Amino acid sequence: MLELKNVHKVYRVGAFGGGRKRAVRDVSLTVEPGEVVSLIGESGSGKSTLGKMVLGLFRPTEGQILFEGTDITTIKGHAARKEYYRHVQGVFQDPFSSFNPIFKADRVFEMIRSTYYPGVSDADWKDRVLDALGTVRLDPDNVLNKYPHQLSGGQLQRVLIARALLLDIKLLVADEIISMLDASTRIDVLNLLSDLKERGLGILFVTHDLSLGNYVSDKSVILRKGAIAEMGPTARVFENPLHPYSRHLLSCVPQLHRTWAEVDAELAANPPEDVELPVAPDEESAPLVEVEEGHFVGINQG
Ligand SMILES: Nc1ncnc2c1ncn2[C@@H]1O[C@H](COP(=O)(O)OP(=O)(O)OP(=O)(O)O)[C@@H](O)[C@H]1O
Repeated sequence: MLELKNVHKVYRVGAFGGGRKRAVRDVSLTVEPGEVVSLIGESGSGKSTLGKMVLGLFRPTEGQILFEGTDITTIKGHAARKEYYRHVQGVFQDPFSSFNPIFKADRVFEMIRSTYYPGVSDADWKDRVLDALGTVRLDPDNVLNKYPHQLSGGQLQRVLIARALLLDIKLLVADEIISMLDASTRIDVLNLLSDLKERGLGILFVTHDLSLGNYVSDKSVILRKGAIAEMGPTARVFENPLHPYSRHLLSCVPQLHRTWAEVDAELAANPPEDVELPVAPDEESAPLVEVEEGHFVGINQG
């Protein structure tokens, strides 16, 4: 459904745009219907840039982003873009910033109606909204007619997902959507993503949190300095991380019931085996080697 082919992004930076910042290097990946793919990386690794390019907010400097076979960078004109957003929607970290505080939160549903379904009757539209709210497990009495400040971050995040569901959505880009939620709400939103996956939605789940990536995704893509360090079925990447960077990240994850000292001692006693990775030919390319079926490791890049 979604295919990124050798995507690069170089930002112009500096006072006169004379500088260059390479944010994404040679990224190729796919997201299939009903598949959750996590883009995992530290701050600055390029994950949000990738999410924004999939949402058409930035153009790749090089490479292709294909959605159902069409390169989205070739989509021109209001009608074609509108059609794209009927199928591909994003939800972001800070739900409060997605709402205008002076309007009731559910106004976002009306905006979908006026843009995409102007002919739908009031009664039919109400049924659709109630259905979408039911899917995201929100009680309509608790959210309809409420201002954003009267709702919690978790409720607002679910309103935004319900809004996406009113469209014929096939791919959801979820960028750090639960970073700002408390622990119990996080679980609700994560379980909601799993329901959406069951309905056949593809989800690109952008996170800096390895444990979240492990919890939600079928496939994990570990990004380092804009390039893929490791990618594969989540179980394989987490059970058998092969890139030194993935190993390092995994060794940094706090583990319940174990102290840092215990983890350090264990690592010292059983240091991960060194894997010899060939070196990439230049700093722009970021080739991958397939080490087992569907499990790719990035050639050492800078
Ligand atoms: N609009 C922009 N103009 C110039 N440089 C940018 C822009 N957006 C991001 N960058 C730079 O590109 C790199 C990747 O940024 P990006 O936001 O994609 O990373 P990230 O992994 O999502 O990090 P974070 O989790 O902190 O948002 C960073 O070095 C960042 O400073």
